[in-house]
Amino acid sequence: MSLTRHLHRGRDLARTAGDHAADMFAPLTLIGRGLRHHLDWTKGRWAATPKERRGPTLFLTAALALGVFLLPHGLLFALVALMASAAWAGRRPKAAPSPEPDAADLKLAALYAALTPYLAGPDDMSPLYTLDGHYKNAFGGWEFDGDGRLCALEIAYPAYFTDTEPAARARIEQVVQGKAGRAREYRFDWDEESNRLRVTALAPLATDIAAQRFVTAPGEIVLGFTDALGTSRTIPVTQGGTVAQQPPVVWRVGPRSAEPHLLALGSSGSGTSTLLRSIALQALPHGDLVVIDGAGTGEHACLVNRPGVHTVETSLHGAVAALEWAAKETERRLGLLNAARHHGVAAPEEATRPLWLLLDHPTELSELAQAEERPDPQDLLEVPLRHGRAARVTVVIAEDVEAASRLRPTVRAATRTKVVLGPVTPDLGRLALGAALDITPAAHTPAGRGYARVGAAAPVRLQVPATVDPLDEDAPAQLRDAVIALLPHRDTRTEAAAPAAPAAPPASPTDRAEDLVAELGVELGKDAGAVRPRPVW
Ligand SMILES: Nc1ncnc2c1ncn2[C@@H]1O[C@H](COP(=O)(O)OP(=O)(O)OP(=O)(O)O)[C@@H](O)[C@H]1O
Repeated sequence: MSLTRHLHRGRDLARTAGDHAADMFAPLTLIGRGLRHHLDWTKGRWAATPKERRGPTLFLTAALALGVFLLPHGLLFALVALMASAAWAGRRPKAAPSPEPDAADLKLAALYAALTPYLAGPDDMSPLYTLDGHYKNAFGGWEFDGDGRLCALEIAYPAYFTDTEPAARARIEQVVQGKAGRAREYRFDWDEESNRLRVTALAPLATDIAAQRFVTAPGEIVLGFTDALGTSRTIPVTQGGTVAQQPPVVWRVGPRSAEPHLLALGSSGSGTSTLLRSIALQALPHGDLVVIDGAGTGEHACLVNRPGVHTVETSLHGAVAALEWAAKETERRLGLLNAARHHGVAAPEEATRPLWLLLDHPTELSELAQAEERPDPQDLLEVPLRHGRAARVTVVIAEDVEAASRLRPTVRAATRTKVVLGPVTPDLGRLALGAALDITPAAHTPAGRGYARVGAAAPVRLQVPATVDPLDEDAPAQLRDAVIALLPHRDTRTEAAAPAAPAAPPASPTDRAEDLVAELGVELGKDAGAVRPRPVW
């Protein structure tokens, strides 16, 4: 057996013997501690007793001790009582429960530790971030909400940190979001001059605003709603049965708009078709619509044969014919407007009535056109995109992010109002909006949630109003009803509500949807592809 093993064994034996001895002598230790306590108490009493009373006290104690001594087994009983009281007094007081660690303290310490590898410099003489450092060295101020979640934080960082590089910033933003909770969105305000980063957790946007008539000026389209930081304006909206003031994201169209066309990108199911429908419903009271549904899912079938809707096309043949007409119509309008200007008279109404070209998934048709060697619908958009502003023709395109690369450069360049819906990464944000987002999106986003950028303005958060397909049986009845109420007439429900009509029992939402279906002559459900358009040419 080696010396080391002997030593180990000896140490173990000594430890075991020590433990046993401690167990064995524990009662004696307890009583000893109690006796010491009694002795201290007696000394204290003796010191506190006035001198003139010490003699009688001593005499009384001695008489008591003699009495006990004379009692049969008195000494034994006295000894047992002394031991028992010493054992009681010698108990150790229960250790006070250690205070609960402060949750805010723990969270900030964890965030500091997570940031340290990214913000510590090996050659820094007075580092803000070190492995054994304290978060108070680097964090200037913080705020937690009632649920103990971080809602504001100011972070100092060393001057050598590359805060101008998007990738370096993104790393820090990811770390902060990871530690503060991915369920919320955060705004990151980088103050490059003072090397400080201010982080603010953003409250979720309202998702219960349904389609309705918004209080806007002509030519203004409400893309959705944002937070108070996104705009200084609010409009009244009906929300959850009451009227509330909400900050809208407004897009201005028309001859004075610098951003007359819009491109909305989104992952599948993120709500781009819903945005298109919402724009259609707002545009219809003042203008005419041409709708191209490239995916052919019939999501815009509710617009078929509506007054003001020239056509809803789902086929390549129909889309090409509609867009050829739209290009010619743009040129015709330009001719009329030029002639009116030349003669110094007001332009005729047929040249100034807004015309909207709404295209959902046009790249699907582009692929088809390529395969069939037919004109690409995107090429036919060139004239409306270039001259639409003067001719009052507005182009709105909704496309899947996956197909964004298949959009023509003209389309991308001319659509200066940008929307991106669904989960947004920093790269996608830059691609879709043409600018870096200073917000990190939440891990899960509700349908219709994203960001909008009108022209060169900073991107803002966006929640599109719930404008469901009224033919979608899975959609909540009241949301379908809200859309049906906004569709221009030839709606049986509207006729029934007219004063001359006989009193009819109130229709259930399903009846209303069925009325709508009967009127349109299409099948209920998302796959109502057999849309019969009403072409204008
Ligand atoms: N703002 C919104 N509020 C409530 N529900 C919404 C909203 N936007 C979309 N939805 C719902 O989400 C689902 C998908 O929406 P939509 O069809 O508009 O997505 P999409 O982006 O067009 O998807 P796809 O590209 O697959 O057609 C639908 O059921 C729709 O009713």
